Amino acid sequence: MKVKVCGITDVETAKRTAALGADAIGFVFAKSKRQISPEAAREIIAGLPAGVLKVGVFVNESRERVEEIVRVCGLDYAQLHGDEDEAYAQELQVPFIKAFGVGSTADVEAALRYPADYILLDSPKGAYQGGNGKKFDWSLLDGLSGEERGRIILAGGLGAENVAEAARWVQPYMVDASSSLETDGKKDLSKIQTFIETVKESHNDNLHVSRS
Ligand SMILES: O=C(O)c1ccccc1N[C@@H]1O[C@H](COP(=O)(O)O)[C@@H](O)[C@H]1O
Repeated sequence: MKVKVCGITDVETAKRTAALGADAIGFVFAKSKRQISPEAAREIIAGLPAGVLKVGVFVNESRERVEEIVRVCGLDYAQLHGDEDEAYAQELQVPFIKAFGVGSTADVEAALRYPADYILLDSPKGAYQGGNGKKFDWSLLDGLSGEERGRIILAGGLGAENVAEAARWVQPYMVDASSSLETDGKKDLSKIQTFIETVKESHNDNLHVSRS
């Protein structure tokens, strides 16, 4: 299972997070306490290994601006975390992940129908559009096929204390965390390390279970 660490704002934390085994690193271009400028993100991304996916988080941004920032920064995916509709998605010229707040099975069905490379399932909007540190009811995902799970990036209130259970329950393509990996509003490398190790260990445990 892959792991994404979101809301990185400095070179050192980005490089250490990549070295710790993160498969994807997220940069928030939307209005947020974790917001970063395209110029700063570009500098960080230039120093990251090619194998790490670089993801830009946007909320209701114009298509032209998303495409420009993806190109200028060298991002692999745009993460659309607002109310972007299917018409918006169909015109977008870059690979993208679409985020959905999940409060019902109808939300899950709508997410699965959406024409995105991956769908990111998060808790319903709280005080902020994303990065609220709240989990949603994973039982709403019971009954999905393996193929559907393979398109899911699970987010929302994930941390070292619950990610192994989340991985077992949902079996998504990737898990994503931001708030739980911070101390006093800043990314905390020891929390990032524990989170990544827990994801990788839980994946190995699940493989053993499914083979026995
Ligand atoms: O992290 C933010 O500040 C943010 C702002 C606007 C949209 C999305 C944002 N982050 C994404 O929110 C989810 C859940 O994060 P958390 O672990 O519950 O804090 C995650 O996908 C972040 O990429």
